[in-house]
Amino acid sequence: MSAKDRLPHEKGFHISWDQIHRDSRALAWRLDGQGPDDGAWRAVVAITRGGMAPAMIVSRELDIRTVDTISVRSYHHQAQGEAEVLKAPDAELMGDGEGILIIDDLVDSGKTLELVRAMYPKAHFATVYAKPKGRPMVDTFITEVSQDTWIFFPWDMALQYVEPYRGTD
Ligand SMILES: O=P(O)(O)OC[C@H]1O[C@H](OP(=O)(O)OP(=O)(O)O)[C@H](O)[C@@H]1O
Ligand code: HPA
Ligand SMILES: [Mg+2]
Repeated sequence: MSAKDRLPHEKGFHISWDQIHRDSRALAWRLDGQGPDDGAWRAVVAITRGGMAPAMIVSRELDIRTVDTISVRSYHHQAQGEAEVLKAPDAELMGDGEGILIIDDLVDSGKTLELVRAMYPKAHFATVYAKPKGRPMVDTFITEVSQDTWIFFPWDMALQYVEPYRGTD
């Protein structure tokens, strides 16, 4: 199967480690001082697995030491199924979500955030990237891409040889 066969989306947006680091830092700076308690956030919660690297960078930038995870699975490869919670964060920490910063790598259809929002309605939802359909579900994001773009994250990619533009003999 060629790479093209595996990619039904028209456009690919390939993100390097450097780029996700810069964009996650930009997200952290935007969120700084925006918490409900004198601007402070009580905790960072990563939506695993994609939210873990951005959440680590945000918690480092904002010096937040309390970090938890919620595991939501909604995609099998590039096909979306029903979103389900596989692991919830600490209930006592979370409450109704007030003062909690919930981080994911991106919002696409918005299904994942819709599910998590229903659980923690007062939390603040932040993603690094957003597609138009999911935008209403996210409070803060850095970069928007079109709905027909598939975002490739660095943890899903590897450096590899490509043929020269003019080909070889
Ligand atoms: O807005 P949505 O349409 O719900 O899509 C966005 C979600 O999909 C991806 O996660 P996925 O469920 O593939 O799991 P992963 O983070 O473990 O890769 C991505 O990391 C977001 O969490
Ligand atoms: O564009 C995407 N890229 C990676 N994972 C995703 N999960 C939903 N949409 C995407
Ligand atoms: Mg995810």
